[in-house]
Amino acid sequence: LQAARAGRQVALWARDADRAAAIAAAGENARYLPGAALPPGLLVTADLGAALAGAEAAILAVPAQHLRAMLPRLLPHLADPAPPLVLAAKGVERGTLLLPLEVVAAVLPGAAAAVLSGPNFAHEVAAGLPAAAVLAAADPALRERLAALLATPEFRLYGSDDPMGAQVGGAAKNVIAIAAGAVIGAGLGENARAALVTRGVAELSRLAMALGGRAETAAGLSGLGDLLLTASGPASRNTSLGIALGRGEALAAVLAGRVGVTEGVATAPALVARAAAAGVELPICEAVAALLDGRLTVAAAMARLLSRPRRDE
Ligand SMILES: NC(=O)c1ccc[n+]([C@@H]2O[C@H](COP(=O)([O-])OP(=O)(O)OC[C@H]3O[C@@H](n4cnc5c(N)ncnc54)[C@H](O)[C@@H]3O)[C@@H](O)[C@H]2O)c1
Ligand SMILES: O=P(O)(O)OC[C@H](O)CO
Repeated sequence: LQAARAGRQVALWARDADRAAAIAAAGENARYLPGAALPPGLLVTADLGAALAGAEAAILAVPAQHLRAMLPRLLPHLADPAPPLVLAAKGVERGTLLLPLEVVAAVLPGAAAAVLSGPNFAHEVAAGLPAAAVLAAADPALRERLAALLATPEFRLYGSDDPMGAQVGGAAKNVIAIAAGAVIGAGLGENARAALVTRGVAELSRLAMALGGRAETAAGLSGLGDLLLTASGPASRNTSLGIALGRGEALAAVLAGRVGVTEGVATAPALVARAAAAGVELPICEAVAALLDGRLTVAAAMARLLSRPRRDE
C-alpha cells in the first residue's frame, strides 16, 4: 500500500490462488490486514511471474522463518539484472541462527538486498498515518534507489549503512517486547517495564556491536524506536503475547487463537544462541526464551533478573 501511495504500480503476490482471488474481489486482505482498502489498479495474483514482471524491487514481507523457502521460488522469475529485494522480516532463523540478509546471501549469493525496519505497525502505515523507517544496506546507491521508490512525506525513510545493527534491533525488539508484556500481564508495574525496555536496548546494542553493527543504530528507529512502539501495548503481537503469558495463559493456547506471526517466539532461542556463539550474554532475552519453553515462570524469570550481580550501568 505504501509503494502504491508513492506512485508505484504494485502487484501483491499471495501463495494461494483462491486467496488471491478473494483478496482481489474484496479489495482488501481481510485475513491479515482487515480494513485497509487496496488501491484501484493494484494487481493481486498467485502467479509469481506476473507479480515480478518488470519489477523495480520486490518487497518480501514474510515471517523470518519462511524467508528461506520463499527465495528459490523467486529465482526463475527474476530478470537480469534482478530487482533488489527489500526484507521486512524481523527475526533470526531457527537452526541456522541467521539474520534475514544472511539468509538471502546463503540462498541467492550476490543478490542486491536491503533491510526495511523501524517502528511501523502495518495498519497505521496502510492508513497513511505519519511514520518513519530505515532502509539499511551497505550500498548507498541501493539505499537511494529504494528510498526513491518507497518514500512519501508521510512515510519518511532514513538510510542506514548498518544493516547488521538494523537487523539485530528488529529481531531483538520482538523478544524484549514479550518481556515487557509479561511484566505488565503479571502486574509488576510500569517501572519494571521501563527498566526492561532500557536494559533491552543495552542487550541489542551489545549484540549488534559484537556482530559488526554500531551502537548508535541501537538508539535509532530500528532499535529503540521500534522497541518503544512494540513494547507500548497490546497493539503489538509480541507484547500482547507477553501480557497473556504474564497473566498465566498457556503459550500454545495463545498462539492457537492468532492469525499472524508472533516473531519473538521463534526468534528468542535463536537470538540467544546467536549471541552465545558471539560471546554475548542477553539476560532478558534468555529469560524470555526460558519462559517460552516452559523452563521458567514469569515470577522466576523476574527473580532471576533481579538477583543478577550489581554492576555499573
Ligand atoms: N505487521 C507489522 O506491523 C509489521 C511491520 C514491520 C515488519 N513486520 C515484519 O514483517 C514480517 C511479516 O509480518 P506480518 O505482520 O506481515 O506477518 P503475518 O503473519 O501477519 O503475515 C505474513 C504473510 O506472509 C505469508 N506467508 C506465511 N508463510 C509463508 C510462506 N511460507 N511463504 C510465503 N508466504 C508466507 C502469509 O500468507 C501472510 O500474507 C515479520 O517478520 C514482521 O516482524 C511486520
Ligand atoms: O505486532 P508486532 O509485535 O509483530 O510488531 C510489528 C512491527 O514490527 C512494529 O514495528
